[in-house]
Amino acid sequence: MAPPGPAGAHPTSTEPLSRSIFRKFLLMLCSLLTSLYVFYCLAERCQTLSGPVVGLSGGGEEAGTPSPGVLAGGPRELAVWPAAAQRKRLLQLQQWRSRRPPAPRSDGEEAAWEEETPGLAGAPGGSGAGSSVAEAPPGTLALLLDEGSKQLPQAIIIGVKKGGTRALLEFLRVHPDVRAVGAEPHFFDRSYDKGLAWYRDLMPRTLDGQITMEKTPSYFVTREAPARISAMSKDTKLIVVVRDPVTRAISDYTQTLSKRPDIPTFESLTFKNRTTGVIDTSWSAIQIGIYAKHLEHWLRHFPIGQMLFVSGERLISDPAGELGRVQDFLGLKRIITDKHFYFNKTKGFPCLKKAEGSSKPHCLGKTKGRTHPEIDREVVQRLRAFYRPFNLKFYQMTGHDFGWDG
Ligand SMILES: Nc1ncnc2c1ncn2[C@@H]1O[C@H](COP(=O)(O)OS(=O)(=O)O)[C@@H](OP(=O)(O)O)[C@H]1O
Repeated sequence: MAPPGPAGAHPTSTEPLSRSIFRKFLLMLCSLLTSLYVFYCLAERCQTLSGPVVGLSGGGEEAGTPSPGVLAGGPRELAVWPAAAQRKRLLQLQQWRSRRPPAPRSDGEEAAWEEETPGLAGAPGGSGAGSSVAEAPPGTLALLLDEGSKQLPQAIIIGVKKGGTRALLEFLRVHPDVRAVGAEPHFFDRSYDKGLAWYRDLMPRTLDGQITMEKTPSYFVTREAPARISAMSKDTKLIVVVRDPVTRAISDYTQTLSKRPDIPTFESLTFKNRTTGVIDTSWSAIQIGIYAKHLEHWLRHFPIGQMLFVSGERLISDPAGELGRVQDFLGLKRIITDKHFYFNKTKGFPCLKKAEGSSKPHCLGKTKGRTHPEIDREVVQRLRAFYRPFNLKFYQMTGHDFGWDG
C-alpha cells in the first residue's frame, strides 16, 4: 500500500517512483558534497569550515581562529594531508591554545600563568614538576594529531625570580614556533635525579622548526644548574629576566607575605643587625639580587653570547621591544610586535590583546603585579648602596646598563 501523502494531498500512482528517484538524487548529491569537502580539505582550505568537536573546549569565531572543528578529520585523515598542511593546522591550534587562559586551580589561582615557590622567599620545597606541570593539558593537541615529538628544551628562561619571567614566557608563547611547558619543571634544581627522559616527557610535542622552552627562575641561583644544563646541551640558549634587585627583593618578600602574613617586617629581615647596618646576605630575597655573583657560575659553562638578559622594567614599559630582542636571540621571525599588546590601566601592566580562543584580552593573574608594602626609605637607600657595586659589575659583564643606579 502506498504511504499516505501529505495532509490534504491526493496520492497518485506515480508517487513511489518519483520518491525513489528523489532518494537517489539526494544520495548522489551527498556523495558529491562529501567528495567536494575532501578535495577542499586537501587544498588546505577546510580550516574555515566547521566540523565535529573532538574533545577540546573553547575555540574562536574570528577569522583565522581555529575552531575545534579544525580537527574534524582526526589523526587518520591528517596522516594523508601534506606535511605543510598538518604543520599549519597544528600551529594554528597551538596559537589558539596558547592564548587561552589556563583552567583555574583549585586554590583560585591560575595554573599556567602562575607558579611560585611556597614558603619563605627562595626556600626549597613546594610544587615540583611531577605533579604540577600545567601544560594544560600537556601536549593534547599534538597527541590528538599524533604529530611531532617531545624534545629537550633548546632555550630556558633561567631567572630571575620575580623578574617578570611569567610575562616573558606567556608573551613568547604567542609565537607559533615556540612551545613551552606551562608550569615550572624545576628539573635542574629539584628533580635532576629523575633523569633527562623524565624531563623530556614533561615537554610539549613540537614539529620541525619549533622551539621547546621552559622557565624555572630558581635555576639562576642554583649552583649545579649551569653544569647540568651544559651536560644536557652546551648549545642551550639561556634567558635571564633581571629587575632592579631592590624592587625584586621587595616583590619576593611581598609574595611570601601574601602567603604568611605573620612573617617579620622586610626591614627587620634585611639586616643582620639594624644598628650596625650589616645586610643579611643569607636571606634569599637579598641574595638572589647579587646578579654578578650568580652570573660568574654560569660563565664557567656558557659563553656570554649564549645568554640574553632581558630588562624586567622594559618588559613592562616596552614589551614589544624586549620581545623583539628575544625573538632575534632565539632565531625566530619577529612575529610578536606592538600589535599584540595593550596597556591595561586597571592592572597597571601590559597585557595581550584579544586572544583568538576567547576574543578577550589576557592579563597575567592577580599574583603578578601585587601591591608592595611601603618600605622604610632609609632601608631602601641602604640596600641601593649595598647593590651598587654588584650592579656595576653586572653591567660590565653583560655590556648592558640596566639603569638601576641613577
Ligand atoms: N605584563 C605583566 N603583567 C604582570 N606582571 C608583570 C608583567 N610584566 C612584568 N611583570 C612583573 O612580573 C613580576 C613577577 O615576576 P615572575 O613572573 O618572574 O615571578 S615568579 O618568579 O615566577 O614568581 C611581577 O612582580 P610584582 O609586581 O612584584 O608582583 C610584575 O611586576
